[in-house]
Amino acid sequence: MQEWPTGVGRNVLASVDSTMSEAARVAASGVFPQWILAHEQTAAHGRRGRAWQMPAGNFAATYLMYPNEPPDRIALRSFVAALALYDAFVAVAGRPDPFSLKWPNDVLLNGGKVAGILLERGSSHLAIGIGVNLLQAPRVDQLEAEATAPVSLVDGTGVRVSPEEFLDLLAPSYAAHEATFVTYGFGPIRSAWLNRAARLGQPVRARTMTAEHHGTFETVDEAGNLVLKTPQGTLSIPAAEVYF
Ligand SMILES: O=C(O)CCCC[C@@H]1SC[C@@H]2NC(=O)N[C@@H]21
Repeated sequence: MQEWPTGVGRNVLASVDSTMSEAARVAASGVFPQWILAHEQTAAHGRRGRAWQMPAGNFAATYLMYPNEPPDRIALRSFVAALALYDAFVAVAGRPDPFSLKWPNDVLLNGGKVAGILLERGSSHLAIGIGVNLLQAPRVDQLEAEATAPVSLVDGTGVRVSPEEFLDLLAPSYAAHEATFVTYGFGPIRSAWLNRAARLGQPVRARTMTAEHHGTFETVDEAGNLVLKTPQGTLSIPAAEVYF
């Protein structure tokens, strides 16, 4: 197993409202990067303000960091985190083939959602929240009708791992991809992400705040946008929900 990254804190909580909220509180006084792991969250949230269900035994953590960069570059950390998660899953499962990455921020296992990523920025900090269905998939009746079906790592692979064990794989993996990003920029992160992408070259639907677009998932561009080839032309979409 890789070593825990030097200079990165490891803070394990029995219970908290949300590791995102905890990160925001800690950020006010903190100056060093750290992982905040919670065994229970009482008010977890996902993207677009949705509630995030966290059945017992699942993984919930936030990586708190202080990047001094323009907002557009900071936002690319979601791809860095996705690659780190992918590597942690492959290390746990011992094989890469059931895993893929769904734009913008999900990890799929056998086509079902096994993990989600949420980025939140403060005045000086970035919080990267990661939720993983290690043991249990959330109930589908509490999800949006069209949401990608959730799956758990145990159901999809038969592998059972504790949140702490998963964190000990994820933290070094994140540090390695972060170093690549800082040193070489988004290029290698983008290439690696595309190599693991779900539905690349295939038809997808992208729903933005104002419209739904049908087209072929061409690529992810240098700014992290979804590039969709539609009958009306090629679109570069910065934010959307994608449906297969
Ligand atoms: O797919 C999504 O919508 C993103 C889900 C992110 C959930 C994680 S769990 C740890 C952290 N704490 C939260 O309240 N949310 C994130």
